[in-house]
Amino acid sequence: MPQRDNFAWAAMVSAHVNAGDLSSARSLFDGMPEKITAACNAMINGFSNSESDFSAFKFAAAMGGRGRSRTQRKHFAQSRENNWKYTKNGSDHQQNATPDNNNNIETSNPTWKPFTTQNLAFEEYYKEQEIVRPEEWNTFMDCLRSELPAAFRINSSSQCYLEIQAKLENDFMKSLQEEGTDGSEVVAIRPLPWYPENLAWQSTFSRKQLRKNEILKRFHEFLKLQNEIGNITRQEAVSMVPPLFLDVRPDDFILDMCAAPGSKTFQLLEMIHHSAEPGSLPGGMVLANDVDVQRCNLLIHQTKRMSTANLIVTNHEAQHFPSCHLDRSHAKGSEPREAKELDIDQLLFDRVLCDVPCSGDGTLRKAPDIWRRWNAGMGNGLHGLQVQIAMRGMSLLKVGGRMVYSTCSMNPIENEAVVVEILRRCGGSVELVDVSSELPQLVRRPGLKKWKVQDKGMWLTSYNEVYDSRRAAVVPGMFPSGKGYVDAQLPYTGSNCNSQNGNGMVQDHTIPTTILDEEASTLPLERCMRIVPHDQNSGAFFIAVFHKLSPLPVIQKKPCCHPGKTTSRGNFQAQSFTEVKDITADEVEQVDSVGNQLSEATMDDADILENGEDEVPLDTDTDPSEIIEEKRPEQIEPSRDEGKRKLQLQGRWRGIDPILFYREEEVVGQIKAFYGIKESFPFKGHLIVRNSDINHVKRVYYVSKSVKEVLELNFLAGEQLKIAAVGLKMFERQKDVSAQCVFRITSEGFPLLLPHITKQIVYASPVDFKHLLQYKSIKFGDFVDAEFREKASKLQFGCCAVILNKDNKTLSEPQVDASTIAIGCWRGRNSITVMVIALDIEELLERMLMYLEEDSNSLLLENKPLIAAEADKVVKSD
Ligand SMILES: C[S@@+](CC[C@H](N)C(=O)[O-])C[C@H]1O[C@@H](n2cnc3c(N)ncnc32)[C@H](O)[C@@H]1O
Repeated sequence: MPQRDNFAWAAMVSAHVNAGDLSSARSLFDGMPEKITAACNAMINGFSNSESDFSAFKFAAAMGGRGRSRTQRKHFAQSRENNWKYTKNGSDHQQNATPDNNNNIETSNPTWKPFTTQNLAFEEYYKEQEIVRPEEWNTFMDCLRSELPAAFRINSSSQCYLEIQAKLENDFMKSLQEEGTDGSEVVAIRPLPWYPENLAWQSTFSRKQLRKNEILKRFHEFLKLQNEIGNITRQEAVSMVPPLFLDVRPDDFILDMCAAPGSKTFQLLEMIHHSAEPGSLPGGMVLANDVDVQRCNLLIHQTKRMSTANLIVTNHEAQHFPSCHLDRSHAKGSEPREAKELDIDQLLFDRVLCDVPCSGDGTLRKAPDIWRRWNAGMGNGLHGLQVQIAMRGMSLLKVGGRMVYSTCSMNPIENEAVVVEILRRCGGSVELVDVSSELPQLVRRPGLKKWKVQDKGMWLTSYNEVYDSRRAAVVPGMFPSGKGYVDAQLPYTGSNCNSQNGNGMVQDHTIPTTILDEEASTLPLERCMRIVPHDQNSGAFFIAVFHKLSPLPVIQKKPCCHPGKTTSRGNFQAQSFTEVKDITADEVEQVDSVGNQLSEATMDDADILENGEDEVPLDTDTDPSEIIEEKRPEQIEPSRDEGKRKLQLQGRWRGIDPILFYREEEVVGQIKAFYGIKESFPFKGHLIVRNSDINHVKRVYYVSKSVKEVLELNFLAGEQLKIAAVGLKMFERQKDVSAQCVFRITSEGFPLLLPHITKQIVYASPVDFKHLLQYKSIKFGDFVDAEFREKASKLQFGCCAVILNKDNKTLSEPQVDASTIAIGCWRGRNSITVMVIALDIEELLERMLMYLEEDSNSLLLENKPLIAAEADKVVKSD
């Protein structure tokens, strides 16, 4: 073979690529120096941008490099700019751009180039995988190239969700039809038929159209306001699917392993809170975890809108999520009282959501930059990590519990292959659930039984075909049988061997067989769900539902070879499953060491994306800069107003605020007495602070019984969890020295606490209530209603609740029920001042007007109390 330099290779590959002949381009890989194959591959995959890629490639090839530097890759992975979107940095030419018939964006700016919606490697890959039937290929591709309609969900635990639903049905459905679509037959907005109780909606307009179109302005403003308040969440329709298959009950302990930016966490919280009575909390909790600190901050910001005491946010690698286990056997009766009183001794979950990082090609409609970046190496590079995360999730799931595995990728290597590997590793202790009768209106397709692996441009149908040199990157688990060369030779025995799991599902993972040249899985992968865009005008998603039947099998180490390690030939050594015991984190690590290697090996080939970044609210109206700060990696959410201070320690975790139960009898007693908190309200022992200097506590957080239990377990287990956020901010210290109690109730705290307080409450007539909202601060003498004036002036200095006395009834006793509308105020020397942010005032005024127009049988009676109070800006005594 002639010796060629890097440039010569590049030129040849480029010539084929430019001619659109990818297979000839690929044929050149044979004999090409290893160090430039990745760059050539990148050129093939980035064909549609070949001009610019080629020059980059030439440079890289000349340098012996790999096309893009690590820094560039990181930059790409992080920015994930959605290019349909208007960018906020002022340099965006798309502001004036409009999609043409093909949804390509035209612009008045001649220098701006629309993003390509072509990638031949993508097309070749998915045609070969037979992701859709040949006759639907064009429809599939056309749909992928069109913009995604906007979708949103009503927060079913919000006080006014029925009102919002009514407004959508009775107002916007009709008005948008007339205004937005010129009265044509197209339905402008409609509830998603598969989402329960008409809580999720989709519009025919994309998010960009909603932003740009004047006629749609009122609707857009409505969405923005409700989104900010937390009454709705804008979320891609298909991304709402995985939590629905978790079958969540209010008492469930739920782990959301890869949770940021938190759309599904929010949904899970809605589910557990849905039927909670006003002032009460569900028995369950959500533990939302993400490895990325900045994304954890987004998650915290997102879930703040929920005001929940049932959430813990942690920051761990999901595949190494801590065990949080109390070893009672060592205590021998001498364990502390707290440990004896604890109901749980291991942190296990009833439900696990495993929405793993993925290549994200199911979000192409929303993030068209993926067209340019997509390559087959992305999926291959993530397979190992996805298996590890799912296996850890499975070991943290209670027997009898349900786990949902999901990705927003269409790639079988990230989907069916991961499912097969989970089933294989778990033996008969886990089954794939047949959910065909759940959400019948959701159009989905069964999982694939057959697929291939593409590596370095070569199609492989079985592990037999993998070159030795590629066996660190391409593992047996990527193929439908999940078997490697070694599996076929090892006569395994063990309790789970050749077992039937009672579900008609033959667990044949350990039977020695010859690997067929073309493999097909014998597992019931048709139970997996693949949602494709053109079936219901959505994004794409993959979902698999697992049920844990028994503890996971323990991995038996083979005397001669290490389980989960590559042999000298690079072959994967499979494990046998014998004893019945749950796998520990360490064991998972062992099993997955190959996975680790392969991630590293192939990640170099691709710009790995974190799926779901589309869900980062980059184009919401919240300024992300408000919430994201560049911090040391281990530092999360330090209190910003404390200036320079010592590095905080949370147990073993550096740079994270500690978590302490607040048991200062005197202060807690004072708060309780000031607000007349009823004995029936679980108060003592539920308060925590995040400052080790107990004398300078600024904020006091409230945690539910479920969260309290987990925190106690975590303390006793040596603070295994790295907790970024926990608890509902219930009290905040005020600087007003004249106040009888220095702790005011926060806006988040009011809805929970109001039904349980007996003091510092006054009822205002509709007119005085409206004046308060309009003028923010009113002197006692200026109140219209004399009785209100008198009662308000008799309140103690400090925080109080003003409740709307809708019917102007005489009320001797405070009455709080589902229809209560209240605001947090400050009783100063001469006046009452509202502690509500402008946004909440706007919404409240709107609601009040609507409310007062309606008769007393209005929808509101079915709702929960509305409390809008905000004292982020300290209201000083007037
Ligand atoms: C698909 S996104 C999750 C979307 C999220 N479930 C939602 O609905 O908003 C994947 C997330 O996984 C996180 N991630 C990546 N690797 C991880 C790991 N090893 N452990 C935990 N989280 C990880 C990323 O930071 C990213 O936020």
